[in-house]
Amino acid sequence: MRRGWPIAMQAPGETPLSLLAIETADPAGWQAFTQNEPGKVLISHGRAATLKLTNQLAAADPDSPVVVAAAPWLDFSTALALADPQLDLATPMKGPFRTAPVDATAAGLAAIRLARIAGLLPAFFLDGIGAEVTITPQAIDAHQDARALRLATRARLPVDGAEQAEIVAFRAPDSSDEHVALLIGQPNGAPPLVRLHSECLTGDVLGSLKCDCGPQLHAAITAIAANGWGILLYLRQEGRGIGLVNKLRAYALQDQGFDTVDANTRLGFAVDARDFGVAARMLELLGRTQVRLMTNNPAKVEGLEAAGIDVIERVPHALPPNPHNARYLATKRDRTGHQL
Ligand SMILES: Nc1nc2c(ncn2[C@@H]2O[C@H](COP(=O)(O)OP(=O)(O)OP(=O)(O)O)[C@@H](O)[C@H]2O)c(=O)[nH]1
Ligand SMILES: [Zn+2]
Repeated sequence: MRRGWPIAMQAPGETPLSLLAIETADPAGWQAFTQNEPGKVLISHGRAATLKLTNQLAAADPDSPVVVAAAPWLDFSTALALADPQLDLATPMKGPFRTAPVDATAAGLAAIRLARIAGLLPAFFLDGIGAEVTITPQAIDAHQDARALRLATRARLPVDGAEQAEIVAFRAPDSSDEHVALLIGQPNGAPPLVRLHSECLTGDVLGSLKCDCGPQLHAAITAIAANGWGILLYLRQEGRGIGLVNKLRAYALQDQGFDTVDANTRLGFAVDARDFGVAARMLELLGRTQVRLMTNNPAKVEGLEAAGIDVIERVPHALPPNPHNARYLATKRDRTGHQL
């Protein structure tokens, strides 16, 4: 998909979908795929709702991906506009478009999921030729299965705020994500104070003021050290799981006035695409299944508990706002249930 090659997706009991990711297609690849016929497009339900294309979907599964029917005016650049919300405000969409829920629902959902894993916009040209690889939803499940994570190596790592620390790295055979845990202080018999930190290149490394990640990261290390011992998990789930490029696309939409929730939806993603099973598996491999969790996000508590970790206490972890992140923090409080 990243190379602009077509793929087939097949779920049990469904006809296969042949797909060409719109973001990485070029006009020549698109023409080869559609054989110069006007093509159909597959987009996520959230993206279709943003484009006001869901009113034709009667009693459809509310999450089912949506097929935009072939039409002479559905050319390459129009398909790109269906995929990419960046131009929604600037260029009114040509149409009209006919839409229907995709017949192969499981394959359609798997395709949207695969686009997210690949860090691409979740939108495809549909029903063309040339796919040489068939992928199944089961293969994606296996790729994402947190049980495949293994402890890879560990080393002493004194850090600013916690000189007595050890870093432990984890990875799974199929994935390039290398998650790490920072073990701070000495176990003292009590359950560890734990922080789940999701990667934020802009906040953690560049000091972005748009979010609270950088200060939360450093305050977590200091708080765990002050507690005597605990664990910081640094999870490679950038942008709440949509990847860096898509997060920056969400930032561009925020520059147009949309908040963090609506920006994700306009792009066609879930508001939070993270899998906290990864964190649970890391804690399990570290032998720590009872924790005190530093978070304001009830979904993190639920996600860990659903994956078998006993969260005996939620410890609030809020930092003072700045003029650039005040709206972001208010959105977390008002729209995603953060206890701030
Ligand atoms: N998609 C998207 N991701 C964002 C945005 N702002 C920050 N992030 C990502 O959100 C994640 C940070 O979330 P966390 O620090 O775990 O915060 P949280 O889920 O709000 O919960 P707590 O901080 O534990 O209360 C990082 O992966 C950031 O890259 C945004 O506007 N859009
Ligand atoms: Zn951040």
